Amino acid sequence: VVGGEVAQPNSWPWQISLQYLSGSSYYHTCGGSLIRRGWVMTAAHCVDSQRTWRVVLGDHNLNSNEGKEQIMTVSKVYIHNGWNSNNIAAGNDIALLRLSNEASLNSAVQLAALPPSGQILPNNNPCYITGWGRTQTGGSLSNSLKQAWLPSVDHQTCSSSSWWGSSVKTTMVCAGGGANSGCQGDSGGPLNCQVNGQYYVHGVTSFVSSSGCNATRKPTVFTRVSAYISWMNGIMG
Ligand SMILES: CC(C)C[C@H](NC(=O)C(F)(F)F)C(=O)N[C@@H](C)C(=O)Nc1ccc(C(F)(F)F)cc1
Repeated sequence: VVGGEVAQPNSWPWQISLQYLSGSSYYHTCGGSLIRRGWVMTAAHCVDSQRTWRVVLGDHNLNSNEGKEQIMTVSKVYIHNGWNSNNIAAGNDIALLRLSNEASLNSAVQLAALPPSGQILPNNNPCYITGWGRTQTGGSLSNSLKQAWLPSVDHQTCSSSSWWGSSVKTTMVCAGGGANSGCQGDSGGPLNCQVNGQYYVHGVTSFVSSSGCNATRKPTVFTRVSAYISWMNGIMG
């Protein structure tokens, strides 16, 4: 996350850290959202390689044990059939992870609220992006979870020629476009949007400009969660 601030610990209790095993250590690679006690929603581009994954729930500082973490292994990865790793602009950048055990819900670990199927946010809806991703273009990951104010940008604006043009589809949500943005390592994490006083996860962090995370008129682009509710229900049952 570029800009914004360190979040209050566990104030986004559905946020997870997706980590992969390399040698004898695990490394943060993406974010995700806990959507059922045994299921995590993330980005397809995070898990389209063969690795040993684990999910950390209830985390704040990645490098210290604060006692609220729950570490889960992943028993199965479900990547959307429409995902094409050679064409991120086609969208469908969404995947579900089946956890080996069910999470215990408490003040630090809660389920995300998902929007109703098909719901489209108005322009400039209040939203926050959260994640442990780079804090500057080309910078390092954040040790602590960050949040940044990132209001939604409607499709008409986001797909206009001086913005993202045709790279943005209606199955995506745009947010930001100014000094604040997502950045590498935030992928798969939530765009948390306030609707009628409650936060819902409306986006799965998908891509930013290759010329810089917070490039002007290149808002962070998210998979639109409300376009994939029936796909997810079909898999989770
Ligand atoms: C690994 C990538 C598929 C996704 C990666 N995502 C992120 O960094 C994050 F965290 F914002 F989600 C990204 O945007 N990386 C930058 C460096 C990138 O490649 N951006 C990008 C590439 C192609 C297009 C498109 F669609 F226009 F072809 C748009 C953005």
